[in-house]
Amino acid sequence: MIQLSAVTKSFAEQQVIAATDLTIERGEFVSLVGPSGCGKSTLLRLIAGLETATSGEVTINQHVPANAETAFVFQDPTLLPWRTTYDNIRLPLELLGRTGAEPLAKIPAAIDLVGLRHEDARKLPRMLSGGMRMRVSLARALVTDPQVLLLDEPFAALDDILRQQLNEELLAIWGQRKWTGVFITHNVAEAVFLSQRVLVMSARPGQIVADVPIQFDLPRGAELRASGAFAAQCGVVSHHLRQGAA
Ligand SMILES: Nc1ncnc2c1ncn2[C@@H]1O[C@H](COP(=O)(O)OP(=O)(O)OP(=O)(O)O)[C@@H](O)[C@H]1O
Repeated sequence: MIQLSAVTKSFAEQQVIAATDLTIERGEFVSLVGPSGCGKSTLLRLIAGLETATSGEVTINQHVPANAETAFVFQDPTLLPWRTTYDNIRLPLELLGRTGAEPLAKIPAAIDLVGLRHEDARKLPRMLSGGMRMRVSLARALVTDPQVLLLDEPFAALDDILRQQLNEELLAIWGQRKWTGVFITHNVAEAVFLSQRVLVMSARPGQIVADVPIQFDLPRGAELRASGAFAAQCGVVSHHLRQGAA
């Protein structure tokens, strides 16, 4: 469980996050939407333990966030250009000192999970398409079996059809692995499609101004996206976004 209690964050004189309380249950998938610069990435970095709160407390399962239990996926896949797919995915295991046969066996499993082929394992990042690089980035995040997966606009640079496909695949992976997911996006439809809850942040200093439950069954696919109920949910989130930005 992720818990934020009265968390604020300032950089120098500028307050970025206003007092925020938030609970995300274990195994929940929530998205965070809000105007540009409202502090979404800062909130994610606080949950990852990459930033410290100016006041208040962030905990994961009642203790301070630790590296081994959270994994991050960014918009830029940030792969090491001289390492193959396999070696990029192996990197977090190396950093955690998990280089025995058992942890290394998780690499082919992660390659399968994200829909890459085994011949892609020997390729360098420059030999892969943008979508494939993002799959490698996702496999690298999942190979350590994190409890919490933090995703900062991972699919924003991809074309819409590929983004929809990856959304469906991500949701299927979450269905199997059930990590706790926090996903930042500017795309309301993507947030509604993926999440069990959409959290809407106000303009800076950011604060959560709406917490919208999304109750569509799994699996979710093209039919859901085309439905009136889906459009109505997107309308609700957009309404809160407009109010929060004002
Ligand atoms: N390390 C830092 N030092 C100083 N200011 C920072 C730092 N990190 C973020 N900020 C400032 O905090 C504010 C919020 O940034 P943040 O990246 O969290 O917003 P965001 O909602 O994720 O934005 P976007 O949607 O545009 O990606 C911005 O004004 C940014 O300049």
